[in-house]
Amino acid sequence: MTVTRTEPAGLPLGDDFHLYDTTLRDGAQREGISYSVADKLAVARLLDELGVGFIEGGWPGALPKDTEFFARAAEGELILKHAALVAFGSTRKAGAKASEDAQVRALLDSRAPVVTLVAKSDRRHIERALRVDVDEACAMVADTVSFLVGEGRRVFLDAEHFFDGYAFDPDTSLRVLEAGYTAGADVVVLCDTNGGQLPLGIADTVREVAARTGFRLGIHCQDDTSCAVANSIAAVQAGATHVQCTANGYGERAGNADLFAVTGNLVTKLGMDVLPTGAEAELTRVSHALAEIANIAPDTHQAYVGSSAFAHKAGLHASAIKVDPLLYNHIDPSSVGNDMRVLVTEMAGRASLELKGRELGVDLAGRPDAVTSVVAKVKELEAEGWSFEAADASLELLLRKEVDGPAEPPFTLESYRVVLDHRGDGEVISEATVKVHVAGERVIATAEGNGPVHALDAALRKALSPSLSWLDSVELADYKVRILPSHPGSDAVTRVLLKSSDGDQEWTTVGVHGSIVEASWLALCDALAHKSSRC
Ligand SMILES: CC(=O)SCCNC(=O)CCNC(=O)[C@H](O)C(C)(C)COP(=O)(O)OP(=O)(O)OC[C@H]1O[C@@H](n2cnc3c(N)ncnc32)[C@H](O)[C@@H]1OP(=O)(O)O
Ligand SMILES: CC(=O)C(=O)O
Repeated sequence: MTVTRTEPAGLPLGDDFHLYDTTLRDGAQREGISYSVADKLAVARLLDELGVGFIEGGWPGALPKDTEFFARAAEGELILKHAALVAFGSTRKAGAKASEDAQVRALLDSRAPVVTLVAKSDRRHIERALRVDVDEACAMVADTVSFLVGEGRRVFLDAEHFFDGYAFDPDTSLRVLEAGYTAGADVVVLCDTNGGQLPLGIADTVREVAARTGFRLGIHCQDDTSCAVANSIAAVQAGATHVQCTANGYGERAGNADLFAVTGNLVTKLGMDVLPTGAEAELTRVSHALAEIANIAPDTHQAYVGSSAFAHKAGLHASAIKVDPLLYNHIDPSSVGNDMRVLVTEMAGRASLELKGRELGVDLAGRPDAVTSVVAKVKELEAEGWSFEAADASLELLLRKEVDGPAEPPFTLESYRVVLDHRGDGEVISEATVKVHVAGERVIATAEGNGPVHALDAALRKALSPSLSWLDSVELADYKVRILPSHPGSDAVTRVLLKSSDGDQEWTTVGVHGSIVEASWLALCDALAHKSSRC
């Protein structure tokens, strides 16, 4: 296909590769996300700090919040150092003039230097959803692109449903691309809108379209086959030079290609400088900050940036990692701002313990017997329902006891008693009494609480506070309970994970018992023993 093309006005074309983020538009289409304008400004600042080339801010004219976002950005609330701001919208309506179409005018009014237009490129959509013929669909694209280019905007064309459309009727899909490109679109972006493609098919189509058209191609992949990242990378390897992604893969339905995985792959596997030098070390921080703004817990298993992305549980892994961490990591985790962690569980071997000891600052060098003994103890306890992988503080106490011998506990327990009082009016009150020995004295204290564990914690604090000056700073940050199914011949047990905080640090301890109160007590005692060992 040979075409004569109107060159885009105003802005240079000299950029070789576009890393394009659509978190604020397609990402916001994810169920459960609702950004405020302030959130959107914060997201754009973080993406710019990271160094992405283009930030699609939303659809001005369609969503009042997006209109306000662009207005506030243009009025100086968003100063971008790296990125160009992009307004997204659709082509003019059928039978209308682009210059008079309210949606198109809203794109201009947004004052964004770049506009991405979405256009249907599947004949079935053109005829059945737009209800126009292919000539009019192409005219809608060409008119809108040339109008915006004439107004000094750089234009990208998102060819919606391109891959499905190209498989159904390639000529129509190519005509839509041609209409946009000849009118001056800088890039035509092939969209897998329904997300049903697989990598080899994507690569074949991108290569074929590039060969048939010679146009600059982009890629936009939805994740309905769980292949959005692979599809995006395959498209880049096949010749696409513009890749659209969203932070953490947020997006409509199953989501979009994850910006952090795509960038991680482009930088570390394909050696492409798609971010400013060294910025890839910010990937983990920015991913987590963006999850915070979206109010979605980070996916701990997310490639490159998840907290488990470089966490090793298997003993065999740890034994090789001890020789060289790269033997079991596909990259150096610090290159993307992440950390390696070794988990000590029933799957641990001696090497896992040694590495964990280093992480926790417990010197196990020359203590092979201690290591063997703790490995055996961990396996035995985990078989009973304990779990140390999330309870580093309890594991550290176990390790230190083996290495240094039993530590002086902050207090000793004589007894505790908890009663639950269900009163006639339906109110339920818990009351706990503890008898402890602390600082050479026997202390008895009683307290009420809204549950047995709360009452026990309150009574213990009452008893210990006068003697342990640090106690008031320790707070319960999180409390997780899991009832573990019973095995043949044994009763069900309860596992409690307790996260404590002193304002500076957080630490997690574990307790396991048939009684939830006793399991909580064990976790609480470890939490206080850990804090005491630091004072
Ligand atoms: C693949 C993607 O994710 S693209 C992004 C999709 N994002 C969104 O839809 C979020 C924002 N959307 C909105 O706020 C609204 O849908 C609006 C303001 C755009 C349109 O609202 P309404 O005018 O009420 O129309 P409605 O949403 O019911 O239907 C969309 C209309 O746009 C038309 N349309 C769809 N795609 C295009 C296109 N590429 N070019 C021109 N018109 C289009 C449809 O044919 C339909 O026209 P009709 O009203 O004549 O039937
Ligand atoms: C443009 C877009 O979001 C899509 O085709 O999926």
